Amino acid sequence: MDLKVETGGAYKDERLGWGKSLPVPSIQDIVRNDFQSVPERYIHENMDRPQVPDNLLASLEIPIIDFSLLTKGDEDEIRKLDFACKEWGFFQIINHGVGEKVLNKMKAAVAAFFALPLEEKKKYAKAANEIQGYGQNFVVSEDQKLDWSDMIYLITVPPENRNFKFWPLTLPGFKEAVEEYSAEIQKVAEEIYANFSVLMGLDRDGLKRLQGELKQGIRMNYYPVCSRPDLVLGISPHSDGSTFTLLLQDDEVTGLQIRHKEAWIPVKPIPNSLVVNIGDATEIQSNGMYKSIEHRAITNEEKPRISIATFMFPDDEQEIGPLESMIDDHHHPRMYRNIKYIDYIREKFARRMEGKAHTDFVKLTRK
Ligand SMILES: O=C(O)CCC(=O)C(=O)O
Ligand SMILES: [Fe+2]
Repeated sequence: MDLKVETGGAYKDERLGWGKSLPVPSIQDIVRNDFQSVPERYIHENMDRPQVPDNLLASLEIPIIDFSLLTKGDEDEIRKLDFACKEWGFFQIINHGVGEKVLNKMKAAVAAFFALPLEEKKKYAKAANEIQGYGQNFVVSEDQKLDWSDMIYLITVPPENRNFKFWPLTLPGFKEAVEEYSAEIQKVAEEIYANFSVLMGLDRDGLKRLQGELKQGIRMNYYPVCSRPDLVLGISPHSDGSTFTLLLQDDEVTGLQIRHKEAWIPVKPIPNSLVVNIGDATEIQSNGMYKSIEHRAITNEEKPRISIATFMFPDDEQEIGPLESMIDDHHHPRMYRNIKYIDYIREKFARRMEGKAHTDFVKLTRK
């Protein structure tokens, strides 16, 4: 059957799963063969190109939350969390309880995967109508600009949803590292769900219940060095489709930037911390109070960068919509319609990454 993609529109075929993306070459391989090469398809229009942030913006920092205080129920820290979600949509957590060894093993496993020869990595290549596996997602047309990164995406929770066909099981230590990291991150995520629940007027298990079954997927990104970082983007501006995302970044290379008050602010890595950002599902459930912020990654000439994004998301069949406790007909009326998560995600994967367009289509004001 011919699977048709309507650029900017949803898939109409129910059998498609989550979505489809056109195959693209490995940019890591292109750079490995010719460091100077910057193919036309990666060069962004002038207005989209990364700009070097000025000193004032570079000195602005996203909030830092001490997770050990949150778990003790510290009122000030919980207020800080609420502020971070409303004003920034991004924060870094320290003292989160995931051991340094677990973090380092995960980083080493991902680095070892990307260090494999291309032919070996291709054994785990995603199919065109799959989102899991090695390759790239969100490529919906042949003339779309491409991002300067390769990735492998794996669904990790619940364990019975793991599809080991996409896991490099012959790579020593990879499966163990991912499984251990996934389990540790899940604990942190459950505590975040509990805190968000209370802040949104529910009991601690409120949001967890509203996700149906809790799901988790890990996207491992590899950004090769680039001889012209001023012309390309490591990952185009987008918001995440998750409830929230926990990002483990390279301790030494800054690449992530978030849109804050119309400027791009770099997120400077704090060693062993995790960056947390609100995803579209939480923006919708909080009726727009918690912001799913646009972010992107830039590249550099000297060092490749690895980042590991763990997405938490609801069950496919779950309907998501603004919580009653977050709607106030007079002061803060309902901003989004309800939507089944799978319908939301199909719509999202049928588009290229394009800023906030992915929440706009659920907004009630949009006709
Ligand atoms: O590499 C980064 O810092 C950002 C990655 C990201 O935004 C994603 O994978 O959704
Ligand atoms: Fe992201």
